[in-house]
Amino acid sequence: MGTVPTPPLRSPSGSVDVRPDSRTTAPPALLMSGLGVDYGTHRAVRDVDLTVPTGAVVAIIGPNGSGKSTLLSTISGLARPTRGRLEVLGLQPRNARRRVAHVLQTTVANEAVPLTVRETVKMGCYGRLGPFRPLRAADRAAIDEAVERMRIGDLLDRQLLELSGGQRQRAYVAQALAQRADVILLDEPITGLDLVTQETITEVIDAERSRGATVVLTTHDVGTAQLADLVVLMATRVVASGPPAEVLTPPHLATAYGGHVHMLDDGTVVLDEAHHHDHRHHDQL
Ligand SMILES: Nc1ncnc2c1ncn2[C@@H]1O[C@H](COP(=O)(O)OP(=O)(O)OP(=O)(O)O)[C@@H](O)[C@H]1O
Repeated sequence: MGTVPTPPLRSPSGSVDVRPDSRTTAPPALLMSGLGVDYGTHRAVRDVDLTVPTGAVVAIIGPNGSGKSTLLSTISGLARPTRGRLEVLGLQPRNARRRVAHVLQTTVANEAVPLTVRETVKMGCYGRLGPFRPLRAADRAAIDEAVERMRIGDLLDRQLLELSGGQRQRAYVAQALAQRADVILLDEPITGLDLVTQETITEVIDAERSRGATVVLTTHDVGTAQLADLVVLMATRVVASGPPAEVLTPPHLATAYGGHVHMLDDGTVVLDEAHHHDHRHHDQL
C-alpha cells in the first residue's frame, strides 16, 4: 500500500487476543490444529496451528506458492484438509459455507461467466440465502450499500467480461459484502487496484470488522500486512503469527523468503536486490 495515506485498521478493543475467549462459549472464528493440505503428493500447507478470534482482520503474507490461497480455499471449503483439524465458526467448513464469503484472486476468477455486474452482486445474497430464493428488503438494501461502497453504480448493466481487472475485482468484493458473511476471505484484494480503490478496500475491511465480521486477506505487501490485527507469515508452514510488529521482523522474513531481507529505521522492509530475482517494488515481497 506504501504511498496510500490510509488510517490504520483498529479493532474496537485496540488489542488482539489470539486465545479463545474463556468468558463466553462462542467459538473462535477460525480454529486450525495440525492442519495440512495436499494436492496429490504435493504438500501445499503443513502443520498450521492457528486461532483467529471473531472480529479480527488477519493478513496472510508469504512468497509465491507458500500456501496462502490454499489456506483461504480450505476455509471456504473449496479445498479439503488432508490432515489435522479446521473449524470455521465452530463448524466443519462445509457447514459454514453460507456464512463465509471468498473473493478469489482476480487472475483465477472465472472470467467467462456471462453475468452483469448487477447479477454478480445479487449472487452474494444467494450465497447467504441459498440459490434463487426471493430477496427481501434487507437483501436489496445490502446490495445497494455494497454497490455504493465499491462505487460500481455506473457499471451495473455491464457484463463482467467487458470490465477491466480492477473493476471486476470491485464487483466481486461488492458480491462478498452483499452476502453479509461472518467470515470474509479476500485473496490479494489490493493487487492491481488504483490508489483510490485500495483506499476503498481498506475502508471496507475496517467497516466489516466494525460490523463484527472476521476478515482474512492475503497480500504480498508488508505495508498492507502491518494494518492487520494479526499477521500469519507462511512458507508452507507458519513461520510466525501474531501482531504485525512481532511477525514482520527481519529474522522471520528472512526465514520465509530465504535470507537477504532487512528493515530500515522507518520500518520499511527491503529485499536485497543483489540476491533477489524478483525486481518488483522493494517492499513488495
Ligand atoms: N489446484 C492445485 N493443484 C495442484 N497444486 C496446486 C493447486 N493449487 C495450488 N497448488 C500448489 O500448492 C502450492 C501453494 O499454492 P498457493 O496458491 O496456495 O500459494 P500462494 O501462497 O497463494 O501463492 P501466490 O503468492 O503465488 O498466489 C504451490 O506449490 C502450488 O503450485
